[in-house]
Amino acid sequence: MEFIKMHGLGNDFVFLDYFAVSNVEVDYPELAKKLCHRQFGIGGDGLVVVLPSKVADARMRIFNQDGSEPEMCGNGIRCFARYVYDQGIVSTNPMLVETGAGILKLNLYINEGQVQGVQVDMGEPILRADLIPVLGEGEPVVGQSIEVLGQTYLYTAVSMGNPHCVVFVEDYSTLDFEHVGPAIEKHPLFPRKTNVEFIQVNSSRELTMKVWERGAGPTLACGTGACAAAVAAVLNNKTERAVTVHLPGGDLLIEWDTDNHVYMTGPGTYVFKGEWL
Ligand SMILES: N[C@@H](CCC[C@H](N)C(=O)O)C(=O)O
Repeated sequence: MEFIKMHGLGNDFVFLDYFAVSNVEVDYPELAKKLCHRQFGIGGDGLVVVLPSKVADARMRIFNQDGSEPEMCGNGIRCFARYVYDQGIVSTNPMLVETGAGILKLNLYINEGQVQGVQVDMGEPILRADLIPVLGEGEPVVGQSIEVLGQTYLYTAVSMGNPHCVVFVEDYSTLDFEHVGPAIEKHPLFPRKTNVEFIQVNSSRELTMKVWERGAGPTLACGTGACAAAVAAVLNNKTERAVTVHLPGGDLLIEWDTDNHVYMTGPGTYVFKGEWL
């Protein structure tokens, strides 16, 4: 079975093209666990499957490295757009991609035939508590308290199709990231678990983010997380509506526009291709 390895700012994925595996029954959750294993597999934060769509130009499914299937993946969908364009599976620009979070519109920035970057219309942020879902107080759930490992943190809950818990921190050196991240991920306030973003505000146009992802743990970047962080920063009156988010793997430009849609711009990068034996 042939595969491609790609990454979006170090958030890395094994890509399987449905057409390469279509004649076989595939248990994607089990396959994701095997392929994404860092020692016994190819290694990846997730498995992305390229599928045909009846309602869009192509369909993306994403599986976390623990086998769970999230609704959306921001870094994955930029890689997806580059892959389907380069393979000639989709030749329209902009293109429409069906995801678990709906149909999204993507613009490819192409120079001399090469996809240099992708802008994704990530749609409207979801702030209704029951839809995120979060059992927190208020609507939107902004600056609420969460008790974790004997400490209280203030969080803002946002869904970008998938759930995010955004926590603003003054200083990473006092944060026990490795313990607090997974404790919030599995906190009873979040019935479908959550991704967790720890955010430092650098200025009204810049954020720094460390992320603990649902089903994958610490990653070098999270596209939906960067969008959720930008929305949370506006809701908490900390930034303008257009920000650069600095992640361990690189930068994303996030704009929460006046049409209430969030736009994410960044790269999708090839690593290698191979055959799974
Ligand atoms: N890294 C992704 C998000 C992947 C899914 C996430 N772990 C979840 O379970 O919701 C991104 O770039 O958005």
